[in-house]
Amino acid sequence: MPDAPVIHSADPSSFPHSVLAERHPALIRKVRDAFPYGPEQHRALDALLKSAVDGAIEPLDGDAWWEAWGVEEYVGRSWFEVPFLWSESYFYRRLLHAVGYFGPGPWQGVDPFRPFKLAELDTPQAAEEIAALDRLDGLPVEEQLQALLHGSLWGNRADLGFRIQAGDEKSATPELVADDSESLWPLLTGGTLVVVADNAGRELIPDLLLADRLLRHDRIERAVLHLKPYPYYVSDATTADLVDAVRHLVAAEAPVGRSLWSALGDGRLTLRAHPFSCGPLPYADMPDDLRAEFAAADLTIMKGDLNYRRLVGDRLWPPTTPFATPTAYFPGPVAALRTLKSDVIAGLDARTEPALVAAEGQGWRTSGAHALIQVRP
Ligand SMILES: O=P(O)(O)OC[C@@]1(O)O[C@H](CO)[C@@H](O)[C@@H]1O
Repeated sequence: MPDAPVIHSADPSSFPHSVLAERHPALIRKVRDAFPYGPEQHRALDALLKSAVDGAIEPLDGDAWWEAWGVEEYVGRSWFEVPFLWSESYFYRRLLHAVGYFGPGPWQGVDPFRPFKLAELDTPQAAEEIAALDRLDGLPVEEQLQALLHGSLWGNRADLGFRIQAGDEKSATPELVADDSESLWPLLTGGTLVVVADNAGRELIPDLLLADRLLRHDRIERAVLHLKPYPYYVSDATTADLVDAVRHLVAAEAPVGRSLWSALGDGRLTLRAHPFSCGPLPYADMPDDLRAEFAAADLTIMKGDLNYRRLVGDRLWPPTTPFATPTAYFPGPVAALRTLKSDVIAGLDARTEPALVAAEGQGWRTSGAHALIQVRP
C-alpha cells in the first residue's frame, strides 16, 4: 500500500492540536460537573487535565491490551508527539481510569458520558426521526431504504465530542462529497451485514431503523452490530446505550422497537463488543478473530469519522487516492458512511477538492457540513 504521512498533533494551528489542547480539557470539566465525584476522582481529573496539556504518556499498569497496542513504546513522550489516533484513544482510557470506571470500587462501570447520551434520546429531533417512519411506509421499498441510509449517514453529525467544539456549520458547496450508494445495494442480497456502529442516541436510532428495514424486506438475513466495550469518544454506543435506544423505541410505541427486540431475541440481530473497537490503531492492524468476522460478512458498514480514520489509516492521503487503495487490506466488501470531522479523506474525484477549497478553505474537512458514502465491493 502506498504511504502517506501519519497525522500528529504537534502543529498548534492544526485540528488535531485543538482536539488535544481544547476539546479534551473542556470534556474533563464537563464530566466533572455532571457527577458528584469524590475527592479521589477530583484529584485524578486534575492530574489528567495537567498531563493532557503539558505532560507525557504514562504506563497503563496491568492493561494487557494497551501493552499490546504500544503504550510501552510511547511512555515518556508528549501527547502531542505520538500519532493523533493513538493519543486520543489513550485520553479516553485515562479519563475512565480517573473516574474509577475500571474499579474496583463504587464507581466501577459508571459511564461518565451517560447523562449526555440519555439527553440526546429526548430531543425533538429524535422524536421526529421516529415519527417520520410512518411517512416512509407508503413509499416504494427502494426509496424507504435510500431515505434510511441517509438518516443513518447524517445521524453521524450527532457526535457529542464534536459538538463540544464546533458551531452549527452550513455549507454552500454540495453536502455529499462522494456517493457510491448505487454500488452498495447490490451487496445486500440476503446475507450478513456487519455494522460497526459509532454514536449512541441520534445516530444509533437511524442505524437500527435501517437494519430493521433491511431484515424486514429480506435484503439481509442477519445483522451484526459492533458496539464499544466501554465508553469512548463521549457518545460512542455501548451495549447499555443500545438497550436504552431499543427501550426508548418500545416506550414510544414505535412498532420498530418490538421488531428489534424480537430480532435480538432470535439472533437475526446480534451484538459484538470487541476490545479492538476501543483500540488506538487502524483496522489494518486488527486481530485475526475480528478479521475473520469481517471476511465472513457480505458487507461491513463502517459508521462515522473515527471508524473512517481507522479504516483508511489516520494519514494525509492525497484526496484523489482511490478509496480502494487504503482499504485494499480489508478482508471483505466494505462501505463507509461518514460526516467529515477530521483531516483524513480519500476517494474524491479531481474536481471536488478544488471546489471545496475555493468555497471554504480547508474548513470542509472538519466542519461536519459534508458527508460521504464510499463503497469498495
Ligand atoms: O467518529 P465520530 O463520532 O463521527 O467523530 C469523532 C470525532 O468527533 O472525534 C475526533 C476528534 O476528536 C474526530 O475524528 C471526529 O471529529
